[in-house]
Parts: sequence; structure tokens; C-alpha cells
Amino acid sequence: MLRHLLFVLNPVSGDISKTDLEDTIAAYCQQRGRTAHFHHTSGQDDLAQLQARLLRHAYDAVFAAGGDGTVNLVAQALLGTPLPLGILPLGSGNGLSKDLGIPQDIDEALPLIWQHRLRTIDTLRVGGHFAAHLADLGFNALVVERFDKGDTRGPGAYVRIATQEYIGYEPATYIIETDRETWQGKAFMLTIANANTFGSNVIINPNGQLDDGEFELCLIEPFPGAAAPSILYHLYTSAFDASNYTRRLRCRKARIQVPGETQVLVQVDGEPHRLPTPIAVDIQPGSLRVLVPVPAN
Ligand SMILES: Nc1ncnc2c1ncn2[C@@H]1O[C@H](COP(=O)(O)OP(=O)(O)OP(=O)(O)O)[C@@H](O)[C@H]1O
Repeated sequence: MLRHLLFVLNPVSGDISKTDLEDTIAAYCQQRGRTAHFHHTSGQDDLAQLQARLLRHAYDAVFAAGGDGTVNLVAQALLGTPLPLGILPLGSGNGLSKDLGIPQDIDEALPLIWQHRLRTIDTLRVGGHFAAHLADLGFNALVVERFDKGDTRGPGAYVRIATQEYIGYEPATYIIETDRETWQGKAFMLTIANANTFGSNVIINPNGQLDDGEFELCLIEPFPGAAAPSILYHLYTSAFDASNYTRRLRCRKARIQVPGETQVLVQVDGEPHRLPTPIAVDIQPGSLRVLVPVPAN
């Protein structure tokens, strides 16, 4: 039984107050013979702080209570340890928890603390950064960066920024060499996907498996404005491959060049980074243990 549980709380994620939540979690654990410990992120030096805490204290599992950024932080701190990651989805983007079938309602997610199944999944390294879920280059990375810098949150702000950026957006050229093939061309966006679904519910990589030792490069090629509604429709209906403007490359490793650019904007698990080119991507098979709901009979 997982007895000593550490909850890593991001106090600002998703604009959700977490003051009462701590009491709820502590009582919930106590009633079931578990002990809850809490760690608050500060936004500064969080990885080193969490790693230091994990060296000082013995826990049986660590829960990320926040969005994909908090999940990325906790997952990274757990690499190389036998400890499993639990997720309480409390961010504006909760993509990995959706892909793992974790309920999005916090009251429904709490039972994961004591009823769960252990699953081992792959993670990615993207340009030297750890990614547990999705990374991308191109249009979405640009929107994520602007969203990150802005002071408004929520899906409304994302759509507003996306609409502004879409007008006049110039797709870049990419040269992608994988362990299987080479592809060269312009792309509106290029998603590096171990998982399936963005926090926004866009299904960028239908049927991609989190534990198959492979990942997918999901390309949306330049398209005329008139095709945008049908592409969006395909993205929300698990029909990525049905569009004339999409393609997926499945692989274990890839090298992405962007001719003429010495650095490029890359979004990794919701956080924007400017990374030197070429970008190397590798799958790290079976590198993370996660707690997932027990399937209903
Ligand atoms: N105490 C804090 N104050 C300010 N920022 C913080 C704090 N703790 C963590 N952060 C920042 O929160 C971000 C991660 O947020 P997370 O993805 O968990 O939630 P989110 O609501 O989905 O995030 P966002 O809305 O920013 O995408 C990281 O950039 C991290 O540096």
C-alpha cells in the first residue's frame, strides 16, 4: 500500500484556489490510513527544490496537483526513482491526465489516492528538455508563448491570440530525419507526441500509445483558409489522418532542422522555450510509473 503521499501543489495553476483542497486531501488520506505531505511550488528553482526534498524524505508516491507544467516538474523529479506519479488535474491544461483516463472533476479524481493501477509509460527528451506529454514547433508554440506572457487565461484568451496570430502567419520549412525516413517541407505546426490529446481536447495523435517505445511527429501542412473548419473538425473528432493537409511520422528518434534558423520556439508540456537547432528528439521507453484509475467492470 502507498502510505506516505507527497502532494506537489501549484498554488496558481488554473486560477483555482487550493486552500480548502489541502484540508480535503489530508482528511481523505487520514480516513484511509495514508499520510498526506504537501509541497508548494514557487515558480523558481522548483525542480531542484523538489529533488532535494525527495532525497531527504521517503515517500511512496508523489501527486502533481496542478496543470501539465506541474506534471512535467514532478515526473522529471521522479525519473530514475521507483516512485509512481499521481495526478490531480488542477490546471488550465491537463492533457496527460486526460490521456490517462483520470477524471477531470477533482472530487472524482480524489479516489485515485487509494484506488489505482500502476502503469509504466514512455517519456520524451526534446532538445534536452524532458516532456511527459506533448511538445511542438510552429503555430501552436507561438500561441502558447503569447498566452504565457499575457495576463489573461482560459480558452477564450487562447482563441483570441490564435486568431490574431493566424493572420499573416508564415509556416517554416523543416527537415526531419527519423530512424525510419526523411521528410522535408513547410509545416503550419509540428507536434511531437508521446500522447494523444491537448488540454484543449484537440486530438493531435489519435491511437498514439504512451507505452509502445515510439512517438509520433504530427504535421499540419500549410492549408488555405477555407480548409480551416474541416481541419479543426478532424482534430476534434479523432480523425487527424483524414485531412489532406496532415501526416504523421512514427519513430524512436528524430532530428529536426529548421533551415536558416539557429534557434526555434518549442512548446514543451505547455511551457515555451527557445532552443538551438537542430532539435534532437528521443523516446525514453518505460521511464515513468503513473497511477491510473482502476477500469470499471
Ligand atoms: N507559486 C507560483 N507562482 C507563480 N508561478 C508558479 C508558481 N508555481 C508554479 N508556477 C508556474 O506555473 C507554471 C505551471 O503551471 P501548470 O501547467 O501547472 O498550470 P496551468 O494552469 O495549466 O498553467 P498555465 O495556465 O500557466 O498554462 C510554470 O510555469 C511554473 O513556473
